[in-house]
Amino acid sequence: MENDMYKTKYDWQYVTKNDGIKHQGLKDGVVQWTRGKMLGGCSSINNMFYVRGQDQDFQTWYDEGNPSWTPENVNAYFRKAENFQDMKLNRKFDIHETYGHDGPLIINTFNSTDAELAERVLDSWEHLGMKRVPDINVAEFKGYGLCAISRANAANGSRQSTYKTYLKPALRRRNVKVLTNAFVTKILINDNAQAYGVEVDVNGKQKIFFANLEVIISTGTINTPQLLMLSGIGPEEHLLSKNIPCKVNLPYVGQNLQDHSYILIPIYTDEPGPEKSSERMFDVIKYLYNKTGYLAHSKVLNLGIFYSQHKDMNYPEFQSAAIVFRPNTTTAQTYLSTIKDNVKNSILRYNSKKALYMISFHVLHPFSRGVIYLNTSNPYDHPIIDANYYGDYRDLVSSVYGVKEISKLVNTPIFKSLNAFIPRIYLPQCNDYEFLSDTFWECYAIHLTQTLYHPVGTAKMGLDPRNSVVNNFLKVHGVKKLRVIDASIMPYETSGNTHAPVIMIGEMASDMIKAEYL
Ligand SMILES: Cc1cc2nc3c(=O)[nH]c(=O)nc-3n(C[C@H](O)[C@H](O)[C@H](O)COP(=O)(O)OP(=O)(O)OC[C@H]3O[C@@H](n4cnc5c(N)ncnc54)[C@H](O)[C@@H]3O)c2cc1C
Repeated sequence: MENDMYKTKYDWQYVTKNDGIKHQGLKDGVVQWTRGKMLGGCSSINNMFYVRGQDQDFQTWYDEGNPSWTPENVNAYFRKAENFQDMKLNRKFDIHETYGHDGPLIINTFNSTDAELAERVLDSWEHLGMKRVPDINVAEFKGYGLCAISRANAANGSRQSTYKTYLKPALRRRNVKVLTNAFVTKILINDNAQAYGVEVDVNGKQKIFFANLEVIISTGTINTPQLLMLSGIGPEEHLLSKNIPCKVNLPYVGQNLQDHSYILIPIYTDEPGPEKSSERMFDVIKYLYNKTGYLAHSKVLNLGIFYSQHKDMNYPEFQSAAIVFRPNTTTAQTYLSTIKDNVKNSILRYNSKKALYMISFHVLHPFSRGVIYLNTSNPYDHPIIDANYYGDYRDLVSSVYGVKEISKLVNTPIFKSLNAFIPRIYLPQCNDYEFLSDTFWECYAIHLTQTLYHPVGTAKMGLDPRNSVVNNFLKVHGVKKLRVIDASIMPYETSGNTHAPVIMIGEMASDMIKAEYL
């Protein structure tokens, strides 16, 4: 189960900078930015939701001066990656036609043991005016909101990471060699601003690897700008302040950081009842026998809700999901372990007797921009992550709107019949505000916002080296033979989880490389 790997050796264990003002309901005033430290990266630790995003998202990428990234091209590369295996949905013509069927990435629907609870939430959302659709990747977004059972990177109860789907099958090729326990400390750049290799710490031994054609880095939204800056590519003044000779002055390296925020709204209900340990044991046996039961799916309910404030929008502004904790579980304690103890205990105080629905809320297209910069020139020191949630006040205003919409769930017939209520939370910074008022929610968002783990944008793709880092072909501006292929190149966040778009980026980039060299 993915959460059990957080804060272990499989996690880079990044945290955001504590500014002493925001996130003060969280331990140390920081947001934990879990990132996968293993083959497959975050795809080996994530929640496996498969969401492509909307055509409009990629239209904005294209509009930034990136001619290859039209919605049509992008969709072709999604299809190239996909192997859609939900037999029931494949009978529907539009769904079958939208998804690809020959790619390496298996997409299916979780065989969830909590299906009844997911149905309950979806029915209630429908009651609030969301349209229920069979598949969020196929439905056209028009109007207030859509909700659906979600698709997953999972096949027969097992995770489909990029290691499993792309790397492992390629290992038998003679031109592929994988080194584990290898940490790249520098990209080597010569005096002609050409990348010619990388410096790597392999099990404590410093080694150099030379590139025949070019160097490609795929180290993710945090490590990619860090590595570029350590190698002398980045904002000149900042590099010099860290005693790093500037090889190429690229002011936008580390800038443009965006993330999907994560606000939890607790709702207590009389049902479901406590979990029986015999059922839990039986679930383990079920997993071993036929890959079903709770071990076969993510802890989060397999549903997605996408909605907007404005009825005429053709893409969603907000996303929501849900997780349910039965009475008296210990898993809720673990799930909320990033929250300060007094705040967490106030959220959990009825959980000994009642079920706790944690409804999550996310702003999909934030206006706020953060930045990643070096702490020191030591590659082993974590860079500083200034996430700057709500740096732009519009994100706070829209969060209050979205959270209030979600809270209406307690008044829907199903939740009412279960005596649903939002518990008063002990959050010292917000106790002076009227409970559930706009100012209360504003304060709540400021102090309890965490991450949906979707940071992007720190090596932005675009035309102009003054406000981007890589070009349409993902080549670093001003450096020869150096490409970036990961989530950091996204100019803007997409309307949903980011794993699918990252795979699409990899597919398009591989064709660009083949077109150049073959
Ligand atoms: C907890 C969590 C839950 C998520 N849930 C979902 C979800 O349900 N659905 C979804 O679509 N998305 C989800 N995401 C987001 C999604 O997984 C990521 O957006 C995506 O995997 C990012 O891919 P990437 O290649 O950019 O970076 P990464 O996956 O971070 O890959 C970077 C790789 O580079 C390695 N690396 C970094 N620096 C160095 C170095 N210096 N030397 C050597 N190697 C290095 C890292 O160890 C890692 O293996 C989640 C992410 C997390 C962390």
